[in-house]
Amino acid sequence: MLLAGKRVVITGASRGIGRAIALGCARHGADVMLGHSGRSSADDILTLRHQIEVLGRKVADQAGDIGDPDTGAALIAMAVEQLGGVDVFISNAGICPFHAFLDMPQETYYRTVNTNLNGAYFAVQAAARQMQQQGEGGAIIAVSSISALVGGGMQTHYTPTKAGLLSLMQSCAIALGPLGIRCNALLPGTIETDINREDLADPHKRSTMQNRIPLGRLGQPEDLVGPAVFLASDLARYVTGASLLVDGGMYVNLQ
Ligand SMILES: NC(=O)C1=CN([C@@H]2O[C@H](COP(=O)(O)OP(=O)(O)OC[C@H]3O[C@@H](n4cnc5c(N)ncnc54)[C@H](O)[C@@H]3O)[C@@H](O)[C@H]2O)C=CC1
Ligand SMILES: C[C@H](O)[C@@H]1OC(=O)[C@H](O)[C@@H]1O
Repeated sequence: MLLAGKRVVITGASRGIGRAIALGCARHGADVMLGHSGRSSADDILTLRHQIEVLGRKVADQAGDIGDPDTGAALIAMAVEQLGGVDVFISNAGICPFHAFLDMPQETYYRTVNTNLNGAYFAVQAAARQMQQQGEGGAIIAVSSISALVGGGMQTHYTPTKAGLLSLMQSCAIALGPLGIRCNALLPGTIETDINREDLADPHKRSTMQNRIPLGRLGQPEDLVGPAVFLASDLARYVTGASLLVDGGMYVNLQ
């Protein structure tokens, strides 16, 4: 029970990596506030709430577009109301609408940056303000990506947001260290979720990605649970400003 007594708030909790981490945190003893877009099926959140409740943990949820700069503050306020405070904030919500660079629609670019980076910035700020008020430190984790370190021809709008999140955690580690608030980035590799279901349906693309991974398989959302719980927990009490690749070795595999 690495997170016993901790109150965790996570965005993008309805599906994929966020859902796995939310459940993993509850299994490690945390109460959990689930942020979600409100666009996925109501069943997703209801089922997850039930899974957390049967573990004996408190759970609450709130819908809101994270691209709206006020959504993060509303989520934190709801966590204070429902859970009594915030010890861990995990910025996870994100989109990656694959598109070529030369004809990138402005709408796709701005939606991606607003969702992945701008909304995350203000949510992190809201979480940090609450942790400051509580006066007991805290942990903030941003779900960045291997794409913070390497490019993607169909991801020119996406990779800068992931590099931005990594940089945000580094700067926040400095800004918030004196308050005892640790800030770290998780860098998943290629994890099978809704975000890349269509992309990985192409057998050539799928085998290209898989062949780059020394551990020999694409990642699953559950592969992120251990690293996230570690960074959220007191086991990582002297870890801040760090980034943790969770990619089966993909990044280091040049030849
Ligand atoms: N799947 C992968 O290979 C990788 C994913 N990531 C990152 O992991 C995070 C989670 O993605 P996945 O679980 O893979 O995808 P997913 O599509 O399964 O989940 C994304 C979650 O974000 C939520 N979301 C999307 N737009 C939102 C908005 N405007 N407001 C509120 N919530 C919103 C969705 O409802 C969903 O719960 C993203 O930030 C993504 O960039 C990073 C590296 C690799
Ligand atoms: C959506 C991509 O398949 C996925 O997301 C990332 O951040 C990496 O580029 C992965 O391959």
